[in-house]
Amino acid sequence: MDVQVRIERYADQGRCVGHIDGRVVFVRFALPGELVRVTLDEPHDRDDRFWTGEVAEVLEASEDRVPPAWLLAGPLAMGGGVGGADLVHVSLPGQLRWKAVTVSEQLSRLGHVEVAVPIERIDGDEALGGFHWRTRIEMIADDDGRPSMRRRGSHARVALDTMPLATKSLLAVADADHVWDGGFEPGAQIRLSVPEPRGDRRDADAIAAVGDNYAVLVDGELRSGSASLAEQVTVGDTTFEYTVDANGFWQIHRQAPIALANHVIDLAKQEIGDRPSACIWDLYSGSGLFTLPLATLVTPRTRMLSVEGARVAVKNAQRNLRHLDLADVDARCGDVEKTLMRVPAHLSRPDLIVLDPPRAGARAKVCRQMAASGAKSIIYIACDPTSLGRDAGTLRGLGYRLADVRAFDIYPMTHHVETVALFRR
Ligand SMILES: C[S@@+](CC[C@H](N)C(=O)[O-])C[C@H]1O[C@@H](n2cnc3c(N)ncnc32)[C@H](O)[C@@H]1O
Repeated sequence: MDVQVRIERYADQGRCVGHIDGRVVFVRFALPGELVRVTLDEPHDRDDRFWTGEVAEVLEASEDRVPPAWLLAGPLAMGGGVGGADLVHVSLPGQLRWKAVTVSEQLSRLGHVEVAVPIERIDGDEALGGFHWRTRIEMIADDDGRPSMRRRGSHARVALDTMPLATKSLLAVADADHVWDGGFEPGAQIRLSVPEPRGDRRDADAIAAVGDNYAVLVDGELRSGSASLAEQVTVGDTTFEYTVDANGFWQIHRQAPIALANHVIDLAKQEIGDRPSACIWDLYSGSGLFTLPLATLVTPRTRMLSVEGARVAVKNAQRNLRHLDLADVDARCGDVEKTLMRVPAHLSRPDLIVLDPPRAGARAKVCRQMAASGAKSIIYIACDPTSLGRDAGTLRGLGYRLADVRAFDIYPMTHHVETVALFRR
Protein backbone atom coordinates (compact mmCIF):
# COMPACT_ATOMS: atom_id res chain seq x y z
CA MET A 1 0.00 0.00 0.00
CA ASP A 2 1.25 3.51 -0.82
CA VAL A 3 0.52 6.57 1.32
CA GLN A 4 1.40 10.26 1.08
CA VAL A 5 3.34 11.57 4.10
CA ARG A 6 4.79 14.90 5.21
CA ILE A 7 8.12 14.02 6.85
CA GLU A 8 8.58 15.70 10.23
CA ARG A 9 12.04 14.88 11.63
CA TYR A 10 15.00 12.52 11.72
CA ALA A 11 14.49 9.22 13.54
CA ASP A 12 16.78 6.26 14.29
CA GLN A 13 18.50 3.77 11.94
CA GLY A 14 18.75 6.20 9.05
CA ARG A 15 14.98 6.72 8.93
CA CYS A 16 12.78 9.79 9.25
CA VAL A 17 9.38 9.99 10.83
CA GLY A 18 5.93 11.25 9.87
CA HIS A 19 2.30 10.48 10.76
CA ILE A 20 -0.69 9.04 8.91
CA ASP A 21 -4.04 9.41 10.68
CA GLY A 22 -2.21 9.77 13.99
CA ARG A 23 -0.08 6.66 13.47
CA VAL A 24 3.72 6.98 13.43
CA VAL A 25 5.47 5.96 10.17
CA PHE A 26 9.23 5.41 10.00
CA VAL A 27 10.41 6.09 6.45
CA ARG A 28 13.65 5.09 4.74
CA PHE A 29 15.28 7.48 2.22
CA ALA A 30 13.33 10.51 3.41
CA LEU A 31 14.34 13.93 4.76
CA PRO A 32 12.57 16.30 7.18
CA GLY A 33 10.13 18.71 5.51
CA GLU A 34 9.64 16.55 2.43
CA LEU A 35 6.30 15.45 1.00
CA VAL A 36 6.76 11.87 -0.18
CA ARG A 37 4.81 8.90 -1.44
CA VAL A 38 5.76 5.95 0.74
CA THR A 39 5.38 2.24 0.02
CA LEU A 40 4.57 0.63 3.38
CA ASP A 41 6.44 -2.54 4.39
CA GLU A 42 4.36 -5.72 4.55
CA PRO A 43 2.81 -6.91 6.72
CA HIS A 44 1.24 -3.85 8.27
CA ASP A 45 -1.85 -4.00 10.34
CA ARG A 46 -4.51 -1.51 11.49
CA ASP A 47 -3.56 -2.40 15.11
CA ASP A 48 0.19 -1.78 14.75
CA ARG A 49 1.55 1.01 16.95
CA PHE A 50 3.72 2.20 14.07
CA TRP A 51 4.35 1.40 10.44
CA THR A 52 7.57 1.35 8.41
CA GLY A 53 8.08 2.06 4.74
CA GLU A 54 10.29 3.47 2.03
CA VAL A 55 10.13 6.49 -0.24
CA ALA A 56 8.71 5.56 -3.66
CA GLU A 57 8.39 9.10 -5.01
CA VAL A 58 9.49 12.52 -3.82
CA LEU A 59 6.73 15.11 -4.29
CA GLU A 60 8.44 18.01 -2.51
CA ALA A 61 12.21 17.60 -1.99
CA SER A 62 14.45 18.87 0.80
CA GLU A 63 17.41 21.04 -0.16
CA ASP A 64 19.60 18.29 1.29
CA ARG A 65 18.38 15.69 -1.24
CA VAL A 66 20.70 14.52 -4.04
CA PRO A 67 20.27 11.78 -6.65
CA PRO A 68 21.90 8.60 -5.22
CA ALA A 69 25.46 8.39 -6.59
CA TRP A 70 25.32 4.63 -5.91
CA LEU A 71 21.94 3.75 -7.43
CA LEU A 72 21.93 0.17 -6.15
CA ALA A 73 22.02 1.35 -2.52
CA GLY A 74 19.14 3.82 -2.99
CA PRO A 75 15.38 3.22 -2.66
CA LEU A 76 13.94 0.01 -4.12
CA ALA A 77 11.49 1.94 -6.28
CA MET A 78 14.40 3.79 -7.89
CA GLY A 79 16.45 0.69 -8.78
CA GLY A 80 18.15 0.21 -5.41
CA GLY A 81 17.53 -1.89 -2.35
CA VAL A 82 20.87 -3.47 -1.35
CA GLY A 83 21.58 -1.51 1.84
CA GLY A 84 24.94 -0.39 3.16
CA ALA A 85 24.48 3.31 2.36
CA ASP A 86 21.21 4.44 3.91
CA LEU A 87 22.04 8.17 3.53
CA VAL A 88 23.05 7.91 -0.13
CA HIS A 89 20.12 10.24 -0.99
CA VAL A 90 21.53 13.02 1.24
CA SER A 91 24.19 15.59 0.28
CA LEU A 92 27.47 15.35 2.23
CA PRO A 93 26.74 18.55 4.24
CA GLY A 94 23.20 17.23 4.80
CA GLN A 95 24.62 13.97 6.20
CA LEU A 96 26.64 15.97 8.75
CA ARG A 97 23.53 17.97 9.74
CA TRP A 98 21.57 14.71 10.15
CA LYS A 99 24.21 13.13 12.40
CA ALA A 100 24.69 16.31 14.47
CA VAL A 101 20.98 16.29 15.32
CA THR A 102 21.07 12.56 16.17
CA VAL A 103 24.04 12.82 18.56
CA SER A 104 22.74 15.96 20.31
CA GLU A 105 19.22 14.51 20.64
CA GLN A 106 20.42 11.24 22.22
CA LEU A 107 22.72 13.06 24.65
CA SER A 108 19.79 15.29 25.62
CA ARG A 109 17.06 12.60 25.77
CA LEU A 110 19.07 9.88 27.55
CA GLY A 111 22.12 11.68 28.96
CA HIS A 112 20.22 14.79 30.17
CA VAL A 113 22.92 17.07 28.81
CA GLU A 114 22.24 19.84 26.31
CA VAL A 115 25.14 20.20 23.90
CA ALA A 116 25.56 20.96 20.19
CA VAL A 117 27.87 18.41 18.58
CA PRO A 118 29.05 19.41 15.12
CA ILE A 119 30.23 16.42 13.07
CA GLU A 120 33.77 16.59 11.66
CA ARG A 121 34.52 15.29 8.20
CA ILE A 122 37.58 13.10 7.75
CA ASP A 123 40.38 14.40 5.49
CA GLY A 124 39.91 13.42 1.88
CA ASP A 125 36.29 12.26 2.14
CA GLU A 126 34.83 15.34 0.45
CA ALA A 127 37.08 14.89 -2.60
CA LEU A 128 36.04 11.23 -2.77
CA GLY A 129 32.35 12.19 -2.60
CA GLY A 130 31.87 10.16 0.60
CA PHE A 131 32.94 6.93 -1.14
CA HIS A 132 36.13 4.80 -1.04
CA TRP A 133 36.63 4.72 2.72
CA ARG A 134 36.08 1.07 3.71
CA THR A 135 39.26 -0.96 4.29
CA ARG A 136 37.12 -4.02 5.05
CA ILE A 137 34.10 -5.31 3.10
CA GLU A 138 31.91 -8.39 3.42
CA MET A 139 29.65 -10.02 0.83
CA ILE A 140 27.82 -13.32 0.36
CA ALA A 141 28.14 -15.48 -2.78
CA ASP A 142 24.85 -15.78 -4.68
CA ASP A 143 23.48 -18.99 -6.24
CA ASP A 144 25.85 -18.49 -9.20
CA GLY A 145 28.86 -18.10 -6.89
CA ARG A 146 29.24 -14.32 -7.45
CA PRO A 147 29.74 -11.76 -4.65
CA SER A 148 26.35 -10.28 -3.90
CA MET A 149 24.17 -8.36 -1.47
CA ARG A 150 20.56 -9.15 -0.57
CA ARG A 151 17.84 -6.94 -2.01
CA ARG A 152 15.63 -5.56 0.77
CA GLY A 153 12.19 -7.08 1.16
CA SER A 154 13.01 -10.24 -0.83
CA HIS A 155 15.31 -13.24 -0.84
CA ALA A 156 16.75 -12.08 -4.17
CA ARG A 157 20.47 -11.41 -4.26
CA VAL A 158 22.09 -8.81 -6.48
CA ALA A 159 25.45 -9.77 -7.99
CA LEU A 160 28.06 -7.04 -7.53
CA ASP A 161 30.90 -5.99 -9.81
CA THR A 162 32.20 -3.25 -7.52
CA MET A 163 31.67 -1.77 -4.05
CA PRO A 164 31.80 2.05 -4.13
CA LEU A 165 32.39 2.36 -0.37
CA ALA A 166 35.63 0.31 -0.57
CA THR A 167 39.01 2.04 -0.82
CA LYS A 168 40.62 2.14 -4.23
CA SER A 169 43.42 -0.11 -2.93
CA LEU A 170 40.83 -2.66 -1.87
CA LEU A 171 39.15 -2.47 -5.28
CA ALA A 172 42.55 -2.95 -6.96
CA VAL A 173 43.07 -6.11 -4.87
CA ALA A 174 39.55 -7.33 -5.71
CA ASP A 175 40.22 -6.81 -9.45
CA ALA A 176 43.64 -8.53 -9.30
CA ASP A 177 42.19 -11.43 -7.31
CA HIS A 178 39.26 -11.80 -9.78
CA VAL A 179 36.82 -11.50 -6.88
CA TRP A 180 34.04 -10.07 -9.08
CA ASP A 181 34.35 -13.03 -11.50
CA GLY A 182 32.79 -15.28 -8.87
CA GLY A 183 33.48 -19.00 -8.58
CA PHE A 184 32.65 -19.09 -4.86
CA GLU A 185 30.48 -21.71 -3.16
CA PRO A 186 26.90 -20.36 -3.10
CA GLY A 187 26.24 -18.84 0.33
CA ALA A 188 29.96 -18.43 1.10
CA GLN A 189 30.94 -15.40 3.15
CA ILE A 190 33.58 -13.32 1.34
CA ARG A 191 35.65 -10.80 3.29
CA LEU A 192 38.34 -8.48 1.94
CA SER A 193 40.70 -6.55 4.23
CA VAL A 194 43.28 -4.14 2.83
CA PRO A 195 45.15 -1.85 5.27
CA GLU A 196 45.15 1.86 4.51
CA PRO A 197 46.01 4.65 3.96
CA ARG A 198 47.95 3.80 0.81
CA GLY A 199 46.86 6.38 -1.75
CA ASP A 200 43.95 6.63 -4.07
CA ARG A 201 44.81 4.51 -7.08
CA ARG A 202 43.22 1.38 -8.43
CA ASP A 203 45.99 0.11 -10.71
CA ALA A 204 49.24 -1.86 -10.84
CA ASP A 205 51.01 0.70 -8.61
CA ALA A 206 48.34 0.21 -5.96
CA ILE A 207 48.87 -3.56 -6.11
CA ALA A 208 52.65 -3.10 -5.79
CA ALA A 209 52.15 -0.86 -2.73
CA VAL A 210 49.86 -3.41 -1.08
CA GLY A 211 52.20 -6.39 -1.71
CA ASP A 212 50.91 -9.31 0.33
CA ASN A 213 49.52 -7.03 3.05
CA TYR A 214 45.89 -7.85 2.29
CA ALA A 215 43.47 -10.72 2.82
CA VAL A 216 40.71 -12.36 0.82
CA LEU A 217 38.90 -14.66 3.24
CA VAL A 218 36.17 -17.11 2.30
CA ASP A 219 34.13 -18.47 5.21
CA GLY A 220 36.95 -17.32 7.49
CA GLU A 221 39.62 -19.26 5.52
CA LEU A 222 42.42 -17.37 3.77
CA ARG A 223 42.05 -17.56 -0.05
CA SER A 224 44.93 -15.18 -0.79
CA GLY A 225 47.10 -12.60 0.97
CA SER A 226 48.01 -12.87 4.65
CA ALA A 227 46.07 -13.93 7.72
CA SER A 228 47.83 -11.26 9.81
CA LEU A 229 47.95 -7.71 8.47
CA ALA A 230 50.28 -4.81 9.23
CA GLU A 231 48.66 -1.46 10.06
CA GLN A 232 50.50 1.81 10.70
CA VAL A 233 49.11 4.71 12.70
CA THR A 234 50.93 8.02 13.18
CA VAL A 235 50.06 9.82 16.41
CA GLY A 236 51.72 13.22 16.68
CA ASP A 237 55.28 12.54 15.46
CA THR A 238 55.30 8.85 16.33
CA THR A 239 54.35 6.04 13.99
CA PHE A 240 53.06 2.86 15.62
CA GLU A 241 53.07 -0.55 13.92
CA TYR A 242 50.26 -2.99 14.60
CA THR A 243 49.75 -6.60 13.65
CA VAL A 244 46.01 -7.26 13.32
CA ASP A 245 43.95 -10.31 12.46
CA ALA A 246 42.56 -10.07 8.90
CA ASN A 247 39.28 -11.51 10.20
CA GLY A 248 39.13 -9.43 13.37
CA PHE A 249 38.15 -5.90 14.39
CA TRP A 250 39.98 -2.84 13.12
CA GLN A 251 38.47 0.63 12.59
CA ILE A 252 37.02 0.39 9.08
CA HIS A 253 37.45 3.90 7.70
CA ARG A 254 40.91 4.28 6.17
CA GLN A 255 41.68 7.37 8.30
CA ALA A 256 39.69 6.49 11.44
CA PRO A 257 42.55 4.93 13.45
CA ILE A 258 44.64 8.07 12.87
CA ALA A 259 41.87 10.59 13.63
CA LEU A 260 40.64 8.75 16.74
CA ALA A 261 44.04 7.87 18.22
CA ASN A 262 45.31 11.45 17.83
CA HIS A 263 42.23 12.90 19.49
CA VAL A 264 42.28 10.35 22.33
CA ILE A 265 45.96 11.06 23.03
CA ASP A 266 45.37 14.84 22.99
CA LEU A 267 42.58 14.41 25.55
CA ALA A 268 44.64 11.99 27.66
CA LYS A 269 47.60 14.41 27.77
CA GLN A 270 45.27 17.23 28.73
CA GLU A 271 43.77 15.18 31.57
CA ILE A 272 47.05 13.82 32.96
CA GLY A 273 48.98 17.11 32.56
CA ASP A 274 52.70 17.00 33.36
CA ARG A 275 52.59 14.24 35.96
CA PRO A 276 55.66 11.96 35.76
CA SER A 277 53.56 8.78 35.93
CA ALA A 278 49.97 7.63 35.68
CA CYS A 279 47.75 4.57 35.68
CA ILE A 280 45.45 4.20 32.66
CA TRP A 281 42.83 1.59 31.73
CA ASP A 282 42.02 0.86 28.08
CA LEU A 283 38.77 -1.12 27.98
CA TYR A 284 37.50 -2.97 24.87
CA SER A 285 41.04 -2.50 23.57
CA GLY A 286 41.09 -4.65 20.41
CA SER A 287 44.60 -5.08 19.02
CA GLY A 288 45.84 -2.11 21.04
CA LEU A 289 45.06 0.85 18.75
CA PHE A 290 44.87 3.20 21.76
CA THR A 291 46.95 1.08 24.19
CA LEU A 292 50.27 1.64 22.42
CA PRO A 293 50.13 5.46 22.22
CA LEU A 294 48.54 5.71 25.69
CA ALA A 295 51.38 3.65 27.17
CA THR A 296 54.13 5.69 25.49
CA LEU A 297 52.97 9.25 24.78
CA VAL A 298 51.12 10.44 27.89
CA THR A 299 53.70 10.27 30.73
CA PRO A 300 57.30 9.00 31.02
CA ARG A 301 56.07 6.08 33.17
CA THR A 302 52.57 4.82 32.50
CA ARG A 303 51.13 1.66 34.06
CA MET A 304 48.26 0.21 32.07
CA LEU A 305 45.53 -2.37 32.15
CA SER A 306 43.93 -3.24 28.82
CA VAL A 307 40.92 -5.55 28.53
CA GLU A 308 39.61 -7.18 25.35
CA GLY A 309 37.34 -10.16 24.81
CA ALA A 310 38.66 -11.51 21.48
CA ARG A 311 41.59 -13.88 22.10
CA VAL A 312 43.34 -13.30 18.75
CA ALA A 313 43.12 -9.52 19.20
CA VAL A 314 44.72 -9.80 22.66
CA LYS A 315 47.52 -12.00 21.30
CA ASN A 316 48.17 -9.35 18.64
CA ALA A 317 48.02 -6.55 21.24
CA GLN A 318 50.58 -8.39 23.38
CA ARG A 319 52.82 -8.86 20.35
CA ASN A 320 52.42 -5.18 19.40
CA LEU A 321 53.36 -4.19 22.96
CA ARG A 322 56.38 -6.53 23.02
CA HIS A 323 57.76 -4.87 19.88
CA LEU A 324 57.88 -1.63 21.86
CA ASP A 325 59.30 -3.34 24.98
CA LEU A 326 56.26 -2.21 26.92
CA ALA A 327 56.38 -4.34 30.04
CA ASP A 328 54.14 -2.03 32.10
CA VAL A 329 50.98 -2.99 30.25
CA ASP A 330 48.86 -5.83 31.60
CA ALA A 331 46.92 -6.83 28.44
CA ARG A 332 44.14 -9.15 29.57
CA CYS A 333 41.74 -11.30 27.61
CA GLY A 334 38.27 -11.38 29.12
CA ASP A 335 34.87 -9.83 29.49
CA VAL A 336 35.31 -6.26 30.76
CA GLU A 337 32.73 -6.53 33.55
CA LYS A 338 34.20 -9.80 34.89
CA THR A 339 37.82 -8.68 34.52
CA LEU A 340 37.18 -5.46 36.44
CA MET A 341 35.99 -7.51 39.42
CA ARG A 342 39.61 -8.63 40.06
CA VAL A 343 42.12 -5.94 39.11
CA PRO A 344 45.64 -6.27 40.59
CA ALA A 345 46.23 -3.71 43.37
CA HIS A 346 48.90 -1.69 41.52
CA LEU A 347 46.41 -1.08 38.65
CA SER A 348 43.25 -0.68 40.68
CA ARG A 349 43.18 3.15 40.98
CA PRO A 350 43.38 4.52 37.41
CA ASP A 351 43.82 8.24 36.82
CA LEU A 352 42.16 7.89 33.43
CA ILE A 353 39.94 5.33 31.72
CA VAL A 354 39.60 5.02 27.94
CA LEU A 355 36.81 2.80 26.68
CA ASP A 356 35.68 1.92 23.17
CA PRO A 357 32.82 -0.56 23.60
CA PRO A 358 30.80 -2.26 20.83
CA ARG A 359 27.42 -0.85 19.74
CA ALA A 360 25.67 -2.00 22.92
CA GLY A 361 27.84 0.40 24.95
CA ALA A 362 29.33 -0.17 28.41
CA ARG A 363 26.01 -0.46 30.34
CA ALA A 364 25.33 0.45 33.96
CA LYS A 365 27.44 -2.23 35.70
CA VAL A 366 30.67 -1.26 33.88
CA CYS A 367 29.87 2.45 34.43
CA ARG A 368 29.57 1.74 38.17
CA GLN A 369 32.85 -0.23 38.13
CA MET A 370 34.61 2.69 36.39
CA ALA A 371 33.22 5.14 38.95
CA ALA A 372 34.21 2.85 41.86
CA SER A 373 37.81 2.82 40.57
CA GLY A 374 38.07 6.50 41.49
CA ALA A 375 39.06 7.61 37.97
CA LYS A 376 38.78 11.38 37.59
CA SER A 377 38.55 11.29 33.78
CA ILE A 378 36.86 8.93 31.34
CA ILE A 379 37.30 9.10 27.56
CA TYR A 380 34.42 7.25 25.93
CA ILE A 381 34.64 6.39 22.20
CA ALA A 382 31.15 5.48 20.98
CA CYS A 383 29.89 4.11 17.68
CA ASP A 384 26.25 4.32 18.79
CA PRO A 385 24.91 7.67 20.07
CA THR A 386 21.97 5.94 21.78
CA SER A 387 24.22 3.73 23.95
CA LEU A 388 26.44 6.74 24.62
CA GLY A 389 23.42 8.82 25.68
CA ARG A 390 22.24 6.06 28.04
CA ASP A 391 25.73 5.55 29.56
CA ALA A 392 26.21 9.34 29.82
CA GLY A 393 23.02 9.40 31.91
CA THR A 394 24.41 6.65 34.18
CA LEU A 395 27.79 8.41 34.52
CA ARG A 396 26.00 11.65 35.36
CA GLY A 397 24.24 9.90 38.23
CA LEU A 398 27.68 8.73 39.41
CA GLY A 399 28.99 12.29 39.59
CA TYR A 400 30.63 12.70 36.16
CA ARG A 401 29.90 15.64 33.90
CA LEU A 402 30.45 15.85 30.17
CA ALA A 403 33.54 18.05 29.74
CA ASP A 404 34.16 17.69 25.99
CA VAL A 405 32.54 15.99 23.03
CA ARG A 406 33.52 15.69 19.36
CA ALA A 407 32.03 13.51 16.65
CA PHE A 408 33.69 12.18 13.53
CA ASP A 409 32.03 11.15 10.27
CA ILE A 410 33.93 7.88 9.86
CA TYR A 411 30.95 6.19 8.16
CA PRO A 412 29.98 8.51 5.25
CA MET A 413 26.81 7.62 3.31
CA THR A 414 25.41 5.84 6.38
CA HIS A 415 23.61 7.10 9.48
CA HIS A 416 26.47 5.81 11.69
CA VAL A 417 28.76 8.26 13.50
CA GLU A 418 31.63 8.02 15.99
CA THR A 419 31.52 10.22 19.08
CA VAL A 420 34.36 10.81 21.53
CA ALA A 421 33.15 12.11 24.90
CA LEU A 422 35.26 13.20 27.87
CA PHE A 423 33.65 12.83 31.31
CA ARG A 424 35.21 14.37 34.40
CA ARG A 425 34.49 14.26 38.11
C1 LIG B 1 34.64 -0.94 18.84
S1 LIG B 1 35.82 -2.22 19.08
C2 LIG B 1 37.20 -1.29 19.65
C3 LIG B 1 38.54 -1.94 19.59
C4 LIG B 1 39.75 -1.02 19.69
N1 LIG B 1 39.60 0.00 20.70
C5 LIG B 1 40.04 -0.38 18.35
O1 LIG B 1 39.65 0.78 18.14
O2 LIG B 1 40.64 -1.05 17.49
C6 LIG B 1 35.16 -3.02 20.48
C7 LIG B 1 35.98 -4.19 20.97
O3 LIG B 1 35.37 -4.70 22.16
C8 LIG B 1 35.48 -6.10 22.19
N2 LIG B 1 34.40 -6.54 23.11
C9 LIG B 1 33.08 -6.58 22.88
N3 LIG B 1 32.41 -6.93 24.00
C10 LIG B 1 33.35 -7.11 24.97
C11 LIG B 1 33.28 -7.47 26.34
N4 LIG B 1 32.10 -7.68 26.94
N5 LIG B 1 34.42 -7.57 27.04
C12 LIG B 1 35.62 -7.34 26.43
N6 LIG B 1 35.75 -6.98 25.13
C13 LIG B 1 34.62 -6.87 24.40
C14 LIG B 1 35.36 -6.52 20.75
O4 LIG B 1 35.99 -7.76 20.53
C15 LIG B 1 36.07 -5.37 20.02
O5 LIG B 1 37.43 -5.67 19.80
